[in-house]
Amino acid sequence: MELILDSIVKNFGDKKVLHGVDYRFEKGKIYGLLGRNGAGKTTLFNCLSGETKTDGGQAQLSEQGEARELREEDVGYVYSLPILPEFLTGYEFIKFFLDINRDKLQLEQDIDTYFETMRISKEDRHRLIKNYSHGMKNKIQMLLFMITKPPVILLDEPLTSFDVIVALEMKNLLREMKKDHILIFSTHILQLASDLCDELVILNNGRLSAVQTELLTSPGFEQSIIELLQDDAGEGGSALD
Ligand SMILES: Nc1ncnc2c1ncn2[C@@H]1O[C@H](COP(=O)(O)OP(=O)(O)OP(=O)(O)O)[C@@H](O)[C@H]1O
Repeated sequence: MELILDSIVKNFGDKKVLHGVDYRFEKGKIYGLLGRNGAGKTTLFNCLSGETKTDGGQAQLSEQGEARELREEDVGYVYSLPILPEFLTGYEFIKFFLDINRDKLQLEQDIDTYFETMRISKEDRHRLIKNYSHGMKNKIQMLLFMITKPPVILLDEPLTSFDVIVALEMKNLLREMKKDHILIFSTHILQLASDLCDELVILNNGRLSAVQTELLTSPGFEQSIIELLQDDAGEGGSALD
């Protein structure tokens, strides 16, 4: 399975953000999306998830040589600030989510099994989401996609709110999930990108380009990425954030 982006354009008034984004993302790989503040990473994710209308180009899913337009339900989007119903417990919310999606699920597991996969303790499952930490809310969002299994999962700066133990659990989970999904996550943390990603993609001057895979493990990795990003004016001018 492949996600094929072809000349995606997005402008906000006079501001050109995406200038014709072309790329092919494959299932089985974790992609790290890097770019300066204001480069357009969230805008690209919003365009793919159907939240924002594009001004040109197309996104397609291709499977066994057959391509079709990417649909909203193909995309799971994990926001950096999760939006969840605060006055339900995690358990109640997941139960509700399972109920409304039951007809679409290929394989339904017991609710507690889902929570166990996410390592959410029995006690926490029955607390109000309102009292969950940021990291726990992210876990609940991830859980939604483990249930519905959309082919494409976009993660906007995930893992930044996780403590080291949970971050490691989530990394392992993403590594497991990549065999069934196209996973793309945006991050500013270069170490996380080099550690977790199979491929790095840079959004620079409104376009995407691949970073050579050899660079990921080279000692000059950080410096090379800085150089690659430096020619994008980003939001705040020429200096790197
Ligand atoms: N709804 C909107 N209306 C007008 N301008 C917008 C809108 N959304 C984003 N922009 C502008 O588009 C540009 C890209 O923003 P975007 O949030 O996609 O960048 P980003 O790469 O995700 O940044 P960061 O790393 O800081 O999160 C910015 O200049 C931003 O101000």
